[in-house]
Amino acid sequence: MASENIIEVQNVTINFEGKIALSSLSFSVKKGERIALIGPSGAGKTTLLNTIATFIKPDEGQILIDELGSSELDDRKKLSRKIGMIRQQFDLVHQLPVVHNVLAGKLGQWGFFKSLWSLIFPQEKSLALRALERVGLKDKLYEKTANLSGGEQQRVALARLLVQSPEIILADEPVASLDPARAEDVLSMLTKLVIEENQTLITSLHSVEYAKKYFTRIIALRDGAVFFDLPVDEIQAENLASLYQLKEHM
Ligand SMILES: Nc1ncnc2c1ncn2[C@@H]1O[C@H](COP(=O)(O)OP(=O)(O)OP(=O)(O)O)[C@@H](O)[C@H]1O
Repeated sequence: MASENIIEVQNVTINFEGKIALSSLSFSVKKGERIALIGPSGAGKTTLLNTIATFIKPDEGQILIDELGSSELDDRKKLSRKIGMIRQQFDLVHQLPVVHNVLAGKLGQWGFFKSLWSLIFPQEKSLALRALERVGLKDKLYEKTANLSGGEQQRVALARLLVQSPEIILADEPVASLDPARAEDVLSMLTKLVIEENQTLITSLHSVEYAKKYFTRIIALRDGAVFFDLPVDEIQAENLASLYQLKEHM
């Protein structure tokens, strides 16, 4: 019987030059869950997201995506359909018009020549336009990306994800560089799109308030291990106090 878990993290350990970043970490994720990863600085949130994205190979343990191991996800096209990533700095090419950045979502799935050609003559422009419409930026198709505000740039990154249309979205502190109003705007849009597309979302966040408001489950990491893993409506003030307090006393 096929597993109903879209992600399985099984006893994953990561060492950086002898220092343990993730320590025999295990949890599973069901399709459609929206998970906020919280925890003190250095707890391992970014390392975990990069490991799920297959950028880092575990020293021990394994991660299965839809029952596929890392060797089966070596195929760039397959991986691009499964996982999309969004970061704090958005990874946009600022000198290019918005349309190119949005269509970059397809690069993993297009062949080499189509990708190259698209840099000169954007291919499947209507795809980019539809995605920009959904994030409220349809007038910005040919605008130079550098001219957009931080919040608008993050919405371009969301449009790029819509074009990529992966099953899983990993977001590493996607609102850390935005003011509170823009952060809420981006998070509510991200979670709305994820729900509409029936995707699975894992986001690292520093704000517990946003974690509770926009996510279904919170996984708290401390020193590379799961400190608690609870549905948002079961989180108590003591859980949070001990998560951050313990770190301070170390
Ligand atoms: N490339 C690397 N080389 C060496 N050590 C690293 C590397 N990347 C991360 N680490 C270490 O691994 C641990 C986990 O780091 P990570 O960036 O995953 O934490 P984090 O929870 O994302 O922190 P923050 O909230 O500050 O972004 C830290 O002790 C960090 O110093």
